[in-house]
Amino acid sequence: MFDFWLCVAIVVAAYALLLRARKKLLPLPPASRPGPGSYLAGEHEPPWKTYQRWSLKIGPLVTVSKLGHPIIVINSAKDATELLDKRSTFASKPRWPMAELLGRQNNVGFQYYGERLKRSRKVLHAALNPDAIANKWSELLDTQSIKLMRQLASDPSAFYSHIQNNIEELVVLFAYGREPEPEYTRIAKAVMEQTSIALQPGRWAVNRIPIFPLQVKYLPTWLPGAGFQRWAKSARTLFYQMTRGPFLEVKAEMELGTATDSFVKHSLVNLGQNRTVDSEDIIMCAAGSLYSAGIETLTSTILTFILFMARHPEVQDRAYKEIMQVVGNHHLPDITDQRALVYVDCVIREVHRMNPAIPLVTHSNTEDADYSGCHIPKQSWIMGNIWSMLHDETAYPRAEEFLPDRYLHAGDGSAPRDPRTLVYGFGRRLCPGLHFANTVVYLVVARTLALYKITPEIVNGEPRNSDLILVPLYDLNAA
Ligand code: HEM
Repeated sequence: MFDFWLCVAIVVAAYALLLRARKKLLPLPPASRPGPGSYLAGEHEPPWKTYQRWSLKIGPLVTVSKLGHPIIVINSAKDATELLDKRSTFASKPRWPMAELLGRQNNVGFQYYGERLKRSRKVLHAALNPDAIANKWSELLDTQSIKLMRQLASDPSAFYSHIQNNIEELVVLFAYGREPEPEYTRIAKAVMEQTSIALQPGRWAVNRIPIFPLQVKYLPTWLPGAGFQRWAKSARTLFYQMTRGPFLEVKAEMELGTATDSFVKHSLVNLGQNRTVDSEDIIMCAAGSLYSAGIETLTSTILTFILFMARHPEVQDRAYKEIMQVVGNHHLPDITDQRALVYVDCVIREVHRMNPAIPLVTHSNTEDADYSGCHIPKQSWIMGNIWSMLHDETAYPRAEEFLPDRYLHAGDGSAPRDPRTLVYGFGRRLCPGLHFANTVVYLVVARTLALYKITPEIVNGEPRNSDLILVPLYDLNAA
């Protein structure tokens, strides 16, 4: 009798396994450069463009690698909404063991979905929600953008480094209430560089072999072959120096009563009586995440704006005229003018669309899923191709062209989707800094348009598109 039930159990289990194995996976790309199980994007164009090309042939969801955990790229906004916005099981991040060795899973952007992530995001939301931006940080954002206008006036040809430094200063001021010292900047930049080295595909065996890290990451660093561990150990030390140092300084200043307003101060005050080592650690790591999350994204968005204004003088001129009409030239556009500056808003939307600061975002699913008749195994890498969604010809006709006018009919419902509902990511991982970022981008864009003419440099009577200049319309340093 026992043998009979055992046989039944084996047959049922085998059938279930067979069914599972036969479940359809999402389509693979058309043959391009197939490696063993993975399909590499071309070298001559960015991967997001390659993935879009493939998706136009085989459908919006493309599996680009079957090695280890499948890597699936979502190329359409509709599917991103279904999977990444609506399903909480798609809100985790892939495991990247080398990054873990560097301590980076403490960075909010790398955290797996769970209790700690929720607590980190809650702390960030408390300081970055629209009310907090309006009531607590508006003065900081206002002053810092005026400072940028003056910096640009002092040496307009160095606009690139002025923008980068000003945004770095802003994010560090927000995080810790102080300007970054050169040593802090050096460490923070080294940490970012090490993170990108740790994430380089194919560089570290520890990243490639899914079972490897579980044992190997605990090997002593002096063992032969554990060189990556030694490198990781020194990188980890630097990471803690970057996050712990300024956090402890703010705490000490709070005890002395000398701390200026900052994300860390605000969050520690909010803890009130509930201060624990764990809750302080969450604040410390959330503050440490702001540098990598906020600076490059904001800088690249503002630089994209500069580039497109130089290429489209007619758009620049129209936006300038709108500012003169709505605000005039007696004061700078400020946050209260934002609603009335409709065309400036269209320019900002189109800047985000043309060159989203993060063209590809990566999530991971914590459970097996079925979608569109296909099977998505758990712990797949799910990449949202934001660039492709924003270059979808059906949603944005003539998608390759910079056309701010496309948003002008926003009122009658026929305007295309606001790109700002895509560039900040999806669902439970949506960028917590989006209101902060939207305010900064608006202030910098509107004020630059009011004060400067952005043009390509003219060499021998010909515009040189590789060199842009900002020509001040007023003598700002005399003001
Ligand atoms: C134009 C500027 C910015 C853009 C386009 C942008 C975009 C994004 C995107 C696409 C993600 C990933 C979302 C996902 O995985 O679905 C993200 C995450 C994040 N961003 Fe931003 N961001 C910007 C500025 C900022 C700023 C200024 C801050 C902080 C002050 C910030 C803080 C964060 C943090 C902490 C995360 C990680 C969230 C998580 O993984 O749960 N971002 N951002």
